Amino acid sequence: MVRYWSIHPYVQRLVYLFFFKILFALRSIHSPGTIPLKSLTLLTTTITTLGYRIQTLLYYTRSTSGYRKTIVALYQALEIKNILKDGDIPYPAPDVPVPGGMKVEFRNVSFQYPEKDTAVLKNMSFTLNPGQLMVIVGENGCGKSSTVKLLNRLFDMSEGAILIDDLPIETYVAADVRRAQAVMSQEFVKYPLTIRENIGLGSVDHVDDIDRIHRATKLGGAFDFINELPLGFETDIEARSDAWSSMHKAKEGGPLKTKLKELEGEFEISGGQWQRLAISRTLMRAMDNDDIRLLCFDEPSSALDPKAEFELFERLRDFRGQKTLIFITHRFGHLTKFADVILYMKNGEITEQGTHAELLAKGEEYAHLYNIQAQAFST
Ligand SMILES: Nc1ncnc2c1ncn2[C@@H]1O[C@H](COP(=O)(O)OP(=O)(O)OP(=O)(O)O)[C@@H](O)[C@H]1O
Repeated sequence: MVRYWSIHPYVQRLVYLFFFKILFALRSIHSPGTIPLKSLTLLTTTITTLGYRIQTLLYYTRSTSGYRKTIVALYQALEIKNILKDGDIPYPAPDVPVPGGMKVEFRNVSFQYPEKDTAVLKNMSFTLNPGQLMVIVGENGCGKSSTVKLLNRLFDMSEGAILIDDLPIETYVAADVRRAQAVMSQEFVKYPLTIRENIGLGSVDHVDDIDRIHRATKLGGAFDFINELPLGFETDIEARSDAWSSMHKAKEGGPLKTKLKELEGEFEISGGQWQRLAISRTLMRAMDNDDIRLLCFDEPSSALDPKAEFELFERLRDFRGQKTLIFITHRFGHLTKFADVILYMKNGEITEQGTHAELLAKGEEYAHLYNIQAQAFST
């Protein structure tokens, strides 16, 4: 993609200044009288053109080496050996109820990241029955996402046991366990494609199934704002930069320029709207899919307004009973009130565990934080 004009104007100025300095140095060696004006103009043009060409060449050399590095990294990634324990039992077992949720049990699980020397999860134990809703709460860095990463088989625990449907997680084929989960992590990917494709990729087999995409976005709360965009579901996420690169020289009033203007039409996707797209993508995978037995959402509503959050959780709760649900959130109330199990975590440990009513009755940190949030609304 031709993007040389996107070089920072400051760098351009430096390059031009450098060549003009050479020109003026030449002028000071030869008095104007010895170099005719015509020759001087020609020399100026030649030098600036040369500067431009060198700048372009430098840019291409740099970007080509950048592309090369990316491709090499891609191939190196393919060579990475799997160091996770992989089992040979297919998941789910043929006799489990369909649809049905995954049963999850942590028994004294501790975990430290490979390159770290301290445990981020310590002695965690809990049971989540099929189709139940669990909410994990706790301050930043207490280990909520790490807990889910162990379930997603991104890492192996260091101590203890994680059981899925009563068997150790590592005895199952890891790919099967992952295939049985739909996960929305905090760092979701923004593909430089259309909105339709960004959602459709949640379920590659259905990427062109517009009816399913519409239903996923309705469930994820994205349908209305997408429809209000000039190009709706066909809005290209990175249209502006790509269109500008290829069509900036197009004839004014011609079809290319008209298309460019259309693509350049004002659309901004806010953080909350992106979050709705990511939720919709996850639901695209989970919806109408009995193979998905566990749904994990890591702070799905952090950028949503309270009304959108309330409505989203209301819709997502419908999956209860059909799939096991795990939510990580910093906001209490909308979800925790309905949770079968709440884990309150602190410094990698579960310090409180139970239902909303049970934890309120205990009157410890969960109750304290809930009351702070509730008070903020009531006052
Ligand atoms: N890939 C990683 N490698 C090493 N350490 C990590 C990695 N991911 C997280 N950690 C560390 O593990 C600890 C727990 O992180 P985790 O993301 O699980 O917390 P969290 O409760 O989800 O936090 P937050 O609420 O901010 O999302 C933190 O100290 C974090 O720095």
